[in-house]
Amino acid sequence: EVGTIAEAAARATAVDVAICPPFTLLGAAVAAGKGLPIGAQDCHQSASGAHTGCVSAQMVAETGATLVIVGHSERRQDQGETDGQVRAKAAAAMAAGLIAIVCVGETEAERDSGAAVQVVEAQLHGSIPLRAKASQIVVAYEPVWAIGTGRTPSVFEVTEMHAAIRAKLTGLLWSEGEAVRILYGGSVKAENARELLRVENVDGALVGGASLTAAQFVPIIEAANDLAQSVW
Ligand SMILES: O=C[C@H](O)COP(=O)(O)O
Repeated sequence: EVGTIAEAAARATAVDVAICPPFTLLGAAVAAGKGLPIGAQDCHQSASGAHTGCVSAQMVAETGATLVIVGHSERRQDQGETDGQVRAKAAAAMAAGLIAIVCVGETEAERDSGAAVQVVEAQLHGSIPLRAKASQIVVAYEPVWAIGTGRTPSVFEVTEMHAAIRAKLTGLLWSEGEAVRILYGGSVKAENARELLRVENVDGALVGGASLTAAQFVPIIEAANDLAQSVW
């Protein structure tokens, strides 16, 4: 699958494509990708030390990977990761020369209570390393209730949230914040990719289930490429 996706990515010259497999597949994905950027799904927050079973950012980099996802909601929930830990992981990634994809997103209860924007702003405040450059971090907005559920926020909700994220990033990182890529994630499929990617301040997608097969993922790459070409 990685080889097929890499070929599609090479044809899609207007967009950047990466694959983030589990740790055990990083080396194989780097080899099969033939230049396709590969990322990990987590790293430890410490550069070194005795942390049996954990993988440092440097170890990720040594596989040939160039990115790492940090603060995915499943890690925040399952491992109890805090904003402070996520920020430390992002900083460790940056120090190892990796691009950190920092995930944020509200739960369904938080959205229902009207607190979604405040929750995400607080996550950004705690999770983004200060002095990060736009070339070092990417932010992924992933509403927890949209992950793997087939449900997505409305265009209005995505527009509102991504504008708030842009404003917060600009407040935290000044001009760098204007250039940080903001991805939308949560039940992105070929059928809804165009609508979501057209939203202002949506600079790309973090795709989960639909990235598992080339048959589902390649049409999303092509949709993003068509849109990017029509914009430029
Ligand atoms: O990391 C990926 C996200 O959690 C989105 O997953 P999904 O596209 O299966 O909803």
